[in-house]
Amino acid sequence: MTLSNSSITLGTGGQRKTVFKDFSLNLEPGQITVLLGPSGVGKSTLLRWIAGLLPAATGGVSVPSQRQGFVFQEPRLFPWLTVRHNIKMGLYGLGLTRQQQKNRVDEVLSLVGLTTEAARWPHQLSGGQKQRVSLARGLVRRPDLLLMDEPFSALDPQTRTTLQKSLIAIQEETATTILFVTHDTEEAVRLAHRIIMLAGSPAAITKDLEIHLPHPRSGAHPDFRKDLQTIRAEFDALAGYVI
Ligand SMILES: Nc1ncnc2c1ncn2[C@@H]1O[C@H](COP(=O)(O)OP(=O)(O)OP(=O)(O)O)[C@@H](O)[C@H]1O
Repeated sequence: MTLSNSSITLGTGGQRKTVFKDFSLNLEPGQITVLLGPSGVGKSTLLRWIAGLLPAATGGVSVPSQRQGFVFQEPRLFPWLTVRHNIKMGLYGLGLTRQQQKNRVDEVLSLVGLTTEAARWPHQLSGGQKQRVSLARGLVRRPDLLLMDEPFSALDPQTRTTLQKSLIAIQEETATTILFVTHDTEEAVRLAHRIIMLAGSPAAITKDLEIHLPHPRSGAHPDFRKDLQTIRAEFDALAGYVI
């Protein structure tokens, strides 16, 4: 899946900033690709551009049409809808019958481990459960591409680790193509089949690394520590790269 743009410029007047120029990214289907880069390099902008969420004035060449899902840092659930109905919102516009919709929602409820919470309201859920609902809403469309923008960064470390494990299991079962943004090098090495590092202004790919460790990955394994060290060294070298 090739994504490329001519130029993406944000802001107006003296505040204008060209975040990407002649940028191209080729994603391997069925893999988790992690985007790592210093704060402000343009990771969220890239995801929003791919999802068609940027105003037309920012430029960019349109992305080939795909069915996409988006998982944000915050769960963004509708408080007046149950878990089941929040997830069902992800099916909007697909033209499925009621029975097909029910089957799809049941399927993803099971994938994210929330079958028994289907009738609950968002305020009755923990932070991790809310983010599982958000993940289910992204998955229910059976997206060609699932975009995830630091989806676990607001969670406590234990919940975060649990959700990382769930995501790996779900990705292995569904073979979903995922583009995942994180600041966390350990999270990147835990999840990624491939890590892409961005730096500069306009942003460019400075490193493109495959991680060959089998899933599930143990943080205690020497090969994991070795890959993490490499990624950390690369990432530290980028610190302060973006002004
Ligand atoms: N409306 C705007 N006008 C001008 N510049 C903007 C505007 N919005 C964002 N920017 C700039 O665009 C760049 C990219 O922002 P973006 O949020 O995509 O970065 P990021 O890599 O996701 O950062 P972080 O990791 O901190 O979330 C930043 O340098 C930011 O200052």
